[in-house]
Amino acid sequence: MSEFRVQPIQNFEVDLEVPGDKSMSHRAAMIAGLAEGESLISGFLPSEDCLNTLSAMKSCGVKVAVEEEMEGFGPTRMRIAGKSMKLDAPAAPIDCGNSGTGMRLLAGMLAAQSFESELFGDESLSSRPMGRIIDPLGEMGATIESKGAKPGCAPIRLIPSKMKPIHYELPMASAQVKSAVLLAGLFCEGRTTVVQPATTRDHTERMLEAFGVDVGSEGNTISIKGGQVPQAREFHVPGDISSAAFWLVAAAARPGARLVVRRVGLNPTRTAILDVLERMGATVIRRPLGGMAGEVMGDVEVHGAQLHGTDLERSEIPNLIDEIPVICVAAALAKGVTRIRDARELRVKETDRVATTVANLRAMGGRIEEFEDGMEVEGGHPLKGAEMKSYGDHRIAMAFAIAGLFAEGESRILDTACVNTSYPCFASQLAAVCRESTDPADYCFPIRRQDS
Ligand SMILES: O=C(O)C1=C[C@@H](OP(=O)(O)O)[C@@H](O)[C@H](O)C1
Ligand SMILES: C=C(OP(=O)(O)O)C(=O)O
Repeated sequence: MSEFRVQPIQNFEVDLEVPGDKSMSHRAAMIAGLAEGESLISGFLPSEDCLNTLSAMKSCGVKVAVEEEMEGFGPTRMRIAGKSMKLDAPAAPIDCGNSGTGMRLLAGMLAAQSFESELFGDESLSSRPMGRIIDPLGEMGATIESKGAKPGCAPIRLIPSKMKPIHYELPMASAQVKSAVLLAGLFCEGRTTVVQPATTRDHTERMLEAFGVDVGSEGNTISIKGGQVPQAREFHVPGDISSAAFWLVAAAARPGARLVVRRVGLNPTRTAILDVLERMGATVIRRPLGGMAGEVMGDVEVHGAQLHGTDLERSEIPNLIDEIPVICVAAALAKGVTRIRDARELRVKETDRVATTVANLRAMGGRIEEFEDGMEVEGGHPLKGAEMKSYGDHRIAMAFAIAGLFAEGESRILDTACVNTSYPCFASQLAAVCRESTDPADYCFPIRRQDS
């Protein structure tokens, strides 16, 4: 079983790029697969989650010609021949692996088809709530059966039904639920409207627009008229800011450290981590490189400092939800208290991330109090190296590898294969950080052209 062994480091002077954005890669595979014509997708994230979504689209008849791949992982650049909204029936149940995004967005797309399909996932995904998409899709007329051992959980069977548009007020701030309803709405006659209680990542809206679909967006109300066919195009996926977050914290919390992350996504619904680290005392310089296909990409430079605690704003939570485990690491290294509340969504991720973050931070000697909807970290207590479980959760594995860089003595994080769900090549970049390498070449991930 793979594990990370991390020793404390003294210097951090790193210039790197992270692999493509996970949220955008799922959507690029789906929207290009639905489009009319051939799309060229580059910067695609070849992580297990996104590769499962790509396979799901292939099993619905979408043809993919790979042009480049990340060695040892999978495609980064490919041509996707869209099906003009006419998907084929998959021959077998679709494996969504560990991915909530994959399952929920595919469910939205597949609920509206004239064929039956089934979605399943691993143990973690089979215990995550699917009622949140079964309910609105059911209101639209879909027939979805949960076949899970746990009520309302995967596997889910989608039975062909005539669907109609709805006006839906999301009960929770979830981009996955919003996207599932919007994608289903694309197949309905009439206008589907979703109202979100807070702004969540808006990649679905931006990407549909980039593919020529008219999406109505006014504040937190988003609507889509069914029957529109996305038009193929080129789309470059920028680096994933949620992956960059691990290095952002590694730099921000170390006085004298310097980090440059190149070509990372800077969509404003994803950059709350930068605001938080800045508020905690780090210097964060954003250098936007301009927009492409509705998204924003840029370089980010961070200079580390002695951090101090902060309160996360309620409205910030959806825009940094996946970064909270590593923000807790920053909080433990900061002076004073960091309060993170209104974050009960953490409890229904790959693990209950309130519980797993609290368990690991305490194992390292950190002070953290658990609440039903979040946590409070009292920083400034030295972290000690410890043996910790990943609990099979990629974000927990990576967050505590970063904590290990600041601890006294060696830290071991067990069962780390899960990092491949979102961050192939994390292990090799971590190894370069542990060697205190300042050579950008040591942080590159090898990309190979398919024909060479
Ligand atoms: O739409 C997306 O791509 C995602 C939305 C978030 O989940 P929720 O929609 O459950 O908040 C996030 O945690 C997940 O990693 C990716
Ligand atoms: C919660 C996550 O992903 P998903 O919901 O797609 O499994 C994540 O990547 O942290």
